[in-house]
Amino acid sequence: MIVGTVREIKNNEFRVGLTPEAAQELVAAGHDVLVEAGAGQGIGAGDEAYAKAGARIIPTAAEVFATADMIVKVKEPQAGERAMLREGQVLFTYLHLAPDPDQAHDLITSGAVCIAYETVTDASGGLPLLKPMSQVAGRMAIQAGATALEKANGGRGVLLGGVPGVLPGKVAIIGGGVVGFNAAQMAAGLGADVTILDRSAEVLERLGVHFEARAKTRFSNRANLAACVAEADLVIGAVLIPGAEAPKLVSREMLSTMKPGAVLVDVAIDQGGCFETSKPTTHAEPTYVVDGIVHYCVANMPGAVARTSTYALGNVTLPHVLKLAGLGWREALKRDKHLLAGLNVAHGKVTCAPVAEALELPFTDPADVLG
Ligand SMILES: NC(=O)C1=CN([C@@H]2O[C@H](COP(=O)(O)OP(=O)(O)OC[C@H]3O[C@@H](n4cnc5c(N)ncnc54)[C@H](O)[C@@H]3O)[C@@H](O)[C@H]2O)C=CC1
Ligand SMILES: CC(=O)C(=O)O
Ligand SMILES: [Mg+2]
Repeated sequence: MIVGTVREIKNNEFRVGLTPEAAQELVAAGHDVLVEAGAGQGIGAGDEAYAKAGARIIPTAAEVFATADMIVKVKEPQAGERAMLREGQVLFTYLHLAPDPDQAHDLITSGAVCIAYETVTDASGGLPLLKPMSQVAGRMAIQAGATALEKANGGRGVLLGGVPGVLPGKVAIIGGGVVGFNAAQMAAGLGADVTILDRSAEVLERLGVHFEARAKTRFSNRANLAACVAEADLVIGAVLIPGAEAPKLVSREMLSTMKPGAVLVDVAIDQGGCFETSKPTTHAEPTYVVDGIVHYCVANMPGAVARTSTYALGNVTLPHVLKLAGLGWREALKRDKHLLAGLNVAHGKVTCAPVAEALELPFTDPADVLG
Protein backbone atom coordinates (compact mmCIF):
# COMPACT_ATOMS: atom_id res chain seq x y z
CA MET A 1 0.00 0.00 0.00
CA ILE A 2 1.06 3.61 -0.51
CA VAL A 3 1.00 5.28 2.91
CA GLY A 4 1.41 9.06 3.12
CA THR A 5 1.90 11.62 5.84
CA VAL A 6 1.80 15.40 5.56
CA ARG A 7 2.95 18.40 7.56
CA GLU A 8 0.28 19.33 10.12
CA ILE A 9 -1.21 22.75 9.35
CA LYS A 10 -3.40 23.38 12.39
CA ASN A 11 -2.30 26.43 14.41
CA ASN A 12 0.91 25.64 16.30
CA GLU A 13 0.63 21.92 15.66
CA PHE A 14 4.11 20.43 15.50
CA ARG A 15 3.36 16.70 15.78
CA VAL A 16 3.57 14.41 12.77
CA GLY A 17 1.60 11.26 11.87
CA LEU A 18 4.61 9.02 11.15
CA THR A 19 8.06 9.18 12.74
CA PRO A 20 11.10 8.09 10.71
CA GLU A 21 11.12 4.93 12.84
CA ALA A 22 7.49 4.20 11.88
CA ALA A 23 8.29 4.86 8.22
CA GLN A 24 11.11 2.33 8.49
CA GLU A 25 8.72 -0.32 9.89
CA LEU A 26 6.26 0.28 7.04
CA VAL A 27 8.99 0.11 4.42
CA ALA A 28 10.29 -3.12 5.98
CA ALA A 29 6.76 -4.54 5.64
CA GLY A 30 6.88 -3.80 1.92
CA HIS A 31 4.91 -0.55 1.79
CA ASP A 32 5.67 2.62 -0.11
CA VAL A 33 5.88 5.60 2.28
CA LEU A 34 5.40 9.19 1.10
CA VAL A 35 6.34 12.07 3.40
CA GLU A 36 5.66 15.71 2.61
CA ALA A 37 8.91 17.69 2.72
CA GLY A 38 9.39 19.21 6.16
CA ALA A 39 6.65 17.09 7.79
CA GLY A 40 8.90 16.02 10.66
CA GLN A 41 10.54 19.38 11.25
CA GLY A 42 8.50 20.07 14.41
CA ILE A 43 9.95 17.00 16.15
CA GLY A 44 13.46 17.59 14.85
CA ALA A 45 13.21 14.83 12.21
CA GLY A 46 14.57 16.16 8.92
CA ASP A 47 13.72 14.87 5.47
CA GLU A 48 17.04 13.03 5.42
CA ALA A 49 15.94 10.91 8.41
CA TYR A 50 12.81 9.81 6.52
CA ALA A 51 14.80 9.24 3.32
CA LYS A 52 17.26 7.08 5.28
CA ALA A 53 14.27 5.09 6.57
CA GLY A 54 13.31 4.36 2.97
CA ALA A 55 10.50 6.91 2.56
CA ARG A 56 10.09 9.11 -0.50
CA ILE A 57 10.09 12.86 0.17
CA ILE A 58 7.30 14.60 -1.75
CA PRO A 59 7.37 18.39 -2.25
CA THR A 60 3.69 19.16 -1.50
CA ALA A 61 0.76 17.86 0.53
CA ALA A 62 -1.36 17.93 -2.62
CA GLU A 63 0.89 15.34 -4.25
CA VAL A 64 0.76 13.12 -1.14
CA PHE A 65 -3.05 13.31 -1.01
CA ALA A 66 -3.26 12.61 -4.76
CA THR A 67 -1.08 9.47 -4.59
CA ALA A 68 -1.44 7.79 -1.18
CA ASP A 69 -3.98 5.03 -0.51
CA MET A 70 -3.92 5.93 3.19
CA ILE A 71 -3.12 9.24 4.89
CA VAL A 72 -1.83 9.03 8.47
CA LYS A 73 -2.10 12.33 10.35
CA VAL A 74 -2.46 13.70 13.86
CA LYS A 75 -5.13 16.40 13.85
CA GLU A 76 -8.48 16.49 12.10
CA PRO A 77 -8.06 17.51 8.45
CA GLN A 78 -8.39 21.25 7.93
CA ALA A 79 -10.73 22.55 5.18
CA GLY A 80 -8.00 22.64 2.51
CA GLU A 81 -6.93 19.10 3.36
CA ARG A 82 -10.52 17.83 3.28
CA ALA A 83 -10.86 19.15 -0.25
CA MET A 84 -7.98 16.86 -1.29
CA LEU A 85 -9.47 13.62 0.10
CA ARG A 86 -10.60 11.06 -2.48
CA GLU A 87 -13.39 8.45 -2.65
CA GLY A 88 -12.17 5.28 -0.93
CA GLN A 89 -8.95 6.85 0.41
CA VAL A 90 -8.27 5.89 4.02
CA LEU A 91 -7.75 8.69 6.55
CA PHE A 92 -6.37 7.63 9.95
CA THR A 93 -6.16 10.51 12.46
CA TYR A 94 -7.99 12.33 15.30
CA LEU A 95 -11.34 13.63 14.01
CA HIS A 96 -13.47 14.80 16.99
CA LEU A 97 -16.51 15.00 14.71
CA ALA A 98 -19.35 15.37 17.24
CA PRO A 99 -18.89 19.14 17.70
CA ASP A 100 -17.74 19.77 14.11
CA PRO A 101 -20.57 19.63 11.52
CA ASP A 102 -18.50 21.34 8.79
CA GLN A 103 -15.80 18.71 8.95
CA ALA A 104 -18.40 15.93 9.07
CA HIS A 105 -20.08 17.32 5.94
CA ASP A 106 -16.79 17.44 4.04
CA LEU A 107 -15.76 13.93 5.08
CA ILE A 108 -19.16 12.58 4.05
CA THR A 109 -19.01 14.23 0.63
CA SER A 110 -15.38 13.14 0.08
CA GLY A 111 -16.36 9.44 0.07
CA ALA A 112 -13.17 8.72 2.06
CA VAL A 113 -12.87 6.03 4.75
CA CYS A 114 -12.23 8.00 7.95
CA ILE A 115 -10.99 6.15 11.03
CA ALA A 116 -10.76 8.28 14.17
CA TYR A 117 -8.06 7.56 16.73
CA GLU A 118 -10.28 8.74 19.58
CA THR A 119 -13.00 6.11 19.18
CA VAL A 120 -10.77 3.04 18.68
CA THR A 121 -11.36 0.84 21.75
CA ASP A 122 -9.55 -1.94 23.61
CA ALA A 123 -10.59 -5.10 25.43
CA SER A 124 -10.71 -3.33 28.80
CA GLY A 125 -13.10 -0.63 27.59
CA GLY A 126 -10.37 2.01 27.23
CA LEU A 127 -9.48 4.29 24.34
CA PRO A 128 -5.88 3.26 23.62
CA LEU A 129 -5.19 5.79 20.84
CA LEU A 130 -6.51 8.68 22.91
CA LYS A 131 -4.76 7.58 26.09
CA PRO A 132 -1.20 8.83 25.46
CA MET A 133 -2.42 12.27 24.39
CA SER A 134 -4.74 12.41 27.39
CA GLN A 135 -1.74 11.62 29.59
CA VAL A 136 0.14 14.52 27.99
CA ALA A 137 -2.82 16.92 28.11
CA GLY A 138 -3.67 16.02 31.71
CA ARG A 139 -0.12 16.76 32.81
CA MET A 140 -0.01 19.94 30.74
CA ALA A 141 -3.35 21.15 32.13
CA ILE A 142 -1.75 21.89 35.48
CA GLN A 143 1.23 23.69 33.87
CA ALA A 144 -1.17 25.73 31.73
CA GLY A 145 -3.44 26.45 34.68
CA ALA A 146 -0.56 27.45 36.94
CA THR A 147 0.70 29.90 34.31
CA ALA A 148 -2.78 31.36 33.75
CA LEU A 149 -3.12 31.88 37.53
CA GLU A 150 -0.19 34.31 37.45
CA LYS A 151 -1.33 37.89 37.88
CA ALA A 152 0.31 39.12 34.67
CA ASN A 153 -1.69 36.52 32.75
CA GLY A 154 -5.04 37.63 34.18
CA GLY A 155 -5.11 35.11 37.02
CA ARG A 156 -5.70 35.70 40.71
CA GLY A 157 -2.04 35.45 41.65
CA VAL A 158 -2.05 32.10 43.42
CA LEU A 159 0.88 29.68 43.59
CA LEU A 160 -0.68 26.21 43.43
CA GLY A 161 1.73 24.67 45.92
CA GLY A 162 1.57 27.57 48.38
CA VAL A 163 4.61 28.17 50.62
CA PRO A 164 5.22 27.43 54.30
CA GLY A 165 2.68 29.50 56.24
CA VAL A 166 0.38 30.09 53.25
CA LEU A 167 -2.26 27.60 52.09
CA PRO A 168 -1.89 25.95 48.66
CA GLY A 169 -4.27 26.66 45.78
CA LYS A 170 -7.41 24.58 45.29
CA VAL A 171 -7.72 22.48 42.15
CA ALA A 172 -11.01 20.86 41.11
CA ILE A 173 -10.74 18.22 38.40
CA ILE A 174 -14.02 17.24 36.72
CA GLY A 175 -13.63 13.74 35.24
CA GLY A 176 -11.20 11.24 36.77
CA GLY A 177 -10.24 9.29 33.63
CA VAL A 178 -6.86 9.51 31.93
CA VAL A 179 -6.71 13.33 31.72
CA GLY A 180 -8.06 13.73 35.25
CA PHE A 181 -5.70 11.17 36.75
CA ASN A 182 -2.64 12.74 35.15
CA ALA A 183 -3.73 16.26 36.10
CA ALA A 184 -4.24 15.09 39.67
CA GLN A 185 -0.77 13.53 39.76
CA MET A 186 0.82 16.81 38.71
CA ALA A 187 -1.32 18.97 41.00
CA ALA A 188 -0.79 16.69 44.01
CA GLY A 189 2.92 16.58 43.23
CA LEU A 190 3.03 20.37 43.45
CA GLY A 191 1.33 20.22 46.84
CA ALA A 192 -1.99 21.72 45.70
CA ASP A 193 -5.29 20.96 47.44
CA VAL A 194 -6.86 18.58 44.88
CA THR A 195 -10.43 17.33 44.50
CA ILE A 196 -11.42 14.96 41.66
CA LEU A 197 -15.08 14.61 40.68
CA ASP A 198 -16.45 11.70 38.67
CA ARG A 199 -19.78 9.95 38.44
CA SER A 200 -18.37 6.45 38.15
CA ALA A 201 -18.10 4.73 41.54
CA GLU A 202 -15.40 2.45 40.13
CA VAL A 203 -13.29 5.40 38.95
CA LEU A 204 -13.69 7.17 42.30
CA GLU A 205 -12.61 4.04 44.14
CA ARG A 206 -9.55 3.58 41.95
CA LEU A 207 -8.54 7.20 42.47
CA GLY A 208 -9.10 6.94 46.21
CA VAL A 209 -6.86 3.88 46.49
CA HIS A 210 -4.16 5.47 44.35
CA PHE A 211 -4.02 8.97 45.81
CA GLU A 212 -4.97 8.18 49.44
CA ALA A 213 -4.71 11.50 51.30
CA ARG A 214 -2.98 13.35 48.44
CA ALA A 215 -6.28 14.04 46.65
CA LYS A 216 -9.95 14.04 47.65
CA THR A 217 -12.63 12.35 45.54
CA ARG A 218 -16.21 13.52 45.26
CA PHE A 219 -19.23 12.20 43.39
CA SER A 220 -20.10 14.42 40.43
CA ASN A 221 -23.62 15.79 40.88
CA ARG A 222 -24.93 19.33 40.47
CA ALA A 223 -24.53 20.29 44.13
CA ASN A 224 -21.00 18.93 44.56
CA LEU A 225 -19.87 20.42 41.25
CA ALA A 226 -21.23 23.83 42.20
CA ALA A 227 -19.49 23.71 45.59
CA CYS A 228 -16.11 22.64 44.16
CA VAL A 229 -16.19 25.16 41.31
CA ALA A 230 -17.04 28.03 43.66
CA GLU A 231 -14.10 27.21 45.95
CA ALA A 232 -11.49 26.44 43.29
CA ASP A 233 -8.57 28.51 42.08
CA LEU A 234 -8.20 26.17 39.11
CA VAL A 235 -10.84 23.93 37.51
CA ILE A 236 -9.84 21.27 34.97
CA GLY A 237 -12.55 20.02 32.57
CA ALA A 238 -11.69 16.37 31.81
CA VAL A 239 -14.97 14.55 31.16
CA LEU A 240 -15.64 12.30 28.20
CA ILE A 241 -18.56 10.37 26.82
CA PRO A 242 -16.75 8.58 23.97
CA GLY A 243 -17.53 10.00 20.54
CA ALA A 244 -20.22 12.31 21.91
CA GLU A 245 -20.30 16.03 22.51
CA ALA A 246 -19.11 16.85 26.06
CA PRO A 247 -21.88 17.61 28.59
CA LYS A 248 -21.92 21.27 29.68
CA LEU A 249 -21.32 20.90 33.41
CA VAL A 250 -20.33 24.46 34.37
CA SER A 251 -22.85 27.10 33.31
CA ARG A 252 -22.16 30.78 32.75
CA GLU A 253 -24.22 31.48 35.86
CA MET A 254 -21.78 29.41 37.94
CA LEU A 255 -18.91 31.71 36.94
CA SER A 256 -20.40 34.44 39.15
CA THR A 257 -19.91 32.15 42.17
CA MET A 258 -16.19 31.76 41.44
CA LYS A 259 -13.29 33.81 42.77
CA PRO A 260 -12.30 36.61 40.37
CA GLY A 261 -9.17 35.57 38.47
CA ALA A 262 -9.78 31.84 38.96
CA VAL A 263 -8.89 29.70 35.95
CA LEU A 264 -10.82 27.13 33.89
CA VAL A 265 -8.79 24.74 31.72
CA ASP A 266 -11.19 22.89 29.41
CA VAL A 267 -9.25 19.89 28.14
CA ALA A 268 -12.53 18.41 26.86
CA ILE A 269 -12.77 21.27 24.35
CA ASP A 270 -11.99 18.93 21.44
CA GLN A 271 -15.37 17.30 22.12
CA GLY A 272 -17.04 20.71 22.38
CA GLY A 273 -15.98 21.56 25.95
CA CYS A 274 -17.65 20.98 29.33
CA PHE A 275 -18.01 24.63 30.35
CA GLU A 276 -20.83 26.66 28.76
CA THR A 277 -18.45 29.57 28.13
CA SER A 278 -15.69 27.52 26.45
CA LYS A 279 -14.66 28.12 22.86
CA PRO A 280 -11.62 26.58 21.18
CA THR A 281 -8.39 28.57 21.41
CA THR A 282 -4.92 28.04 19.96
CA HIS A 283 -1.42 27.91 21.40
CA ALA A 284 -0.86 31.34 19.80
CA GLU A 285 -3.63 32.86 21.96
CA PRO A 286 -4.55 30.23 24.52
CA THR A 287 -6.67 32.21 27.00
CA TYR A 288 -9.57 34.66 27.17
CA VAL A 289 -11.61 36.06 30.06
CA VAL A 290 -15.37 35.74 30.66
CA ASP A 291 -16.94 37.40 33.71
CA GLY A 292 -13.50 37.71 35.35
CA ILE A 293 -12.67 34.00 34.92
CA VAL A 294 -9.67 33.04 32.76
CA HIS A 295 -10.45 30.31 30.20
CA TYR A 296 -7.77 28.09 28.58
CA CYS A 297 -9.33 25.97 25.82
CA VAL A 298 -6.57 24.77 23.49
CA ALA A 299 -7.87 21.87 21.41
CA ASN A 300 -4.45 20.42 20.57
CA MET A 301 -2.53 20.80 23.81
CA PRO A 302 -0.06 17.92 23.10
CA GLY A 303 1.07 19.73 19.94
CA ALA A 304 3.12 22.05 22.15
CA VAL A 305 5.30 19.18 23.34
CA ALA A 306 5.49 17.68 19.89
CA ARG A 307 8.46 15.37 20.36
CA THR A 308 7.11 13.62 23.45
CA SER A 309 3.61 13.51 21.99
CA THR A 310 4.55 12.26 18.52
CA TYR A 311 6.52 9.34 19.89
CA ALA A 312 3.86 8.52 22.51
CA LEU A 313 1.15 8.58 19.84
CA GLY A 314 3.23 6.68 17.28
CA ASN A 315 3.86 3.85 19.75
CA VAL A 316 0.13 3.06 19.80
CA THR A 317 -0.90 3.94 16.23
CA LEU A 318 1.84 2.01 14.38
CA PRO A 319 0.42 -1.50 14.97
CA HIS A 320 -2.90 -0.33 13.50
CA VAL A 321 -1.22 1.47 10.59
CA LEU A 322 0.65 -1.75 9.77
CA LYS A 323 -2.59 -3.74 9.98
CA LEU A 324 -4.53 -1.33 7.75
CA ALA A 325 -1.69 -1.20 5.23
CA GLY A 326 -1.12 -4.96 5.24
CA LEU A 327 -4.71 -6.17 5.08
CA GLY A 328 -6.55 -3.24 3.53
CA TRP A 329 -9.15 -1.35 5.59
CA ARG A 330 -12.06 -3.76 5.04
CA GLU A 331 -10.21 -6.91 6.12
CA ALA A 332 -8.39 -5.12 8.98
CA LEU A 333 -11.70 -3.83 10.39
CA LYS A 334 -13.44 -7.19 9.90
CA ARG A 335 -10.75 -8.89 11.97
CA ASP A 336 -10.55 -6.26 14.73
CA LYS A 337 -13.76 -5.00 16.32
CA HIS A 338 -11.79 -2.47 18.37
CA LEU A 339 -10.37 -0.87 15.24
CA LEU A 340 -13.83 -1.05 13.67
CA ALA A 341 -15.06 1.15 16.55
CA GLY A 342 -12.78 3.84 15.10
CA LEU A 343 -14.66 3.98 11.81
CA ASN A 344 -16.58 7.27 11.86
CA VAL A 345 -17.36 7.93 8.19
CA ALA A 346 -17.07 5.63 5.16
CA HIS A 347 -18.18 6.14 1.57
CA GLY A 348 -20.52 8.98 2.57
CA LYS A 349 -22.06 7.22 5.58
CA VAL A 350 -21.70 8.08 9.28
CA THR A 351 -20.76 4.86 11.08
CA CYS A 352 -20.21 6.12 14.65
CA ALA A 353 -23.47 6.24 16.63
CA PRO A 354 -22.61 9.10 19.04
CA VAL A 355 -21.37 11.24 16.13
CA ALA A 356 -24.57 10.59 14.14
CA GLU A 357 -26.64 11.41 17.20
CA ALA A 358 -24.75 14.63 18.02
CA LEU A 359 -24.97 15.87 14.43
CA GLU A 360 -28.50 14.57 13.81
CA LEU A 361 -27.34 12.55 10.80
CA PRO A 362 -28.46 9.05 9.75
CA PHE A 363 -26.40 6.27 11.34
CA THR A 364 -25.14 3.26 9.37
CA ASP A 365 -23.91 0.19 11.26
CA PRO A 366 -20.16 -0.01 10.49
CA ALA A 367 -20.51 -3.74 9.78
CA ASP A 368 -22.78 -2.79 6.84
CA VAL A 369 -20.01 -0.92 5.00
CA LEU A 370 -17.49 -3.77 5.26
CA GLY A 371 -19.09 -5.67 2.38
N1 LIG B 1 -7.47 19.47 24.42
C1 LIG B 1 -6.60 18.52 24.10
O1 LIG B 1 -5.55 18.79 23.54
C2 LIG B 1 -6.89 17.11 24.44
C3 LIG B 1 -8.14 16.77 24.84
N2 LIG B 1 -8.42 15.50 25.25
C4 LIG B 1 -9.80 15.29 25.66
O2 LIG B 1 -9.92 15.19 27.08
C5 LIG B 1 -11.18 14.56 27.38
C6 LIG B 1 -10.99 13.50 28.47
O3 LIG B 1 -10.28 12.41 27.93
P1 LIG B 1 -9.87 11.12 28.79
O4 LIG B 1 -9.45 11.52 30.15
O5 LIG B 1 -8.94 10.33 27.96
O6 LIG B 1 -11.27 10.36 28.89
P2 LIG B 1 -11.62 9.15 29.90
O7 LIG B 1 -12.70 8.39 29.24
O8 LIG B 1 -10.39 8.45 30.34
O9 LIG B 1 -12.19 9.91 31.18
C7 LIG B 1 -13.39 10.63 31.17
C8 LIG B 1 -13.99 10.56 32.54
O10 LIG B 1 -15.12 11.46 32.56
C9 LIG B 1 -16.04 10.90 33.46
N3 LIG B 1 -17.32 11.58 33.33
C10 LIG B 1 -18.26 11.45 32.36
N4 LIG B 1 -19.30 12.26 32.63
C11 LIG B 1 -19.01 12.90 33.80
C12 LIG B 1 -19.68 13.86 34.61
N5 LIG B 1 -20.89 14.32 34.29
N6 LIG B 1 -19.06 14.31 35.73
C13 LIG B 1 -17.83 13.86 36.07
N7 LIG B 1 -17.17 12.94 35.36
C14 LIG B 1 -17.75 12.47 34.23
C15 LIG B 1 -16.03 9.42 33.11
O11 LIG B 1 -16.59 8.63 34.15
C16 LIG B 1 -14.53 9.17 32.92
O12 LIG B 1 -13.91 8.72 34.12
C17 LIG B 1 -11.67 14.02 26.03
O13 LIG B 1 -12.63 14.90 25.47
C18 LIG B 1 -10.43 14.01 25.19
O14 LIG B 1 -10.70 14.04 23.79
C19 LIG B 1 -7.47 14.52 25.29
C20 LIG B 1 -6.20 14.80 24.87
C21 LIG B 1 -5.82 16.11 24.37
C1 LIG C 1 -6.53 14.10 21.43
C2 LIG C 1 -6.31 15.34 20.73
O1 LIG C 1 -7.23 15.99 20.33
C3 LIG C 1 -4.98 15.82 20.51
O2 LIG C 1 -4.03 15.14 20.89
O3 LIG C 1 -4.84 16.92 19.94
MG1 LIG D 1 -7.73 17.84 20.29
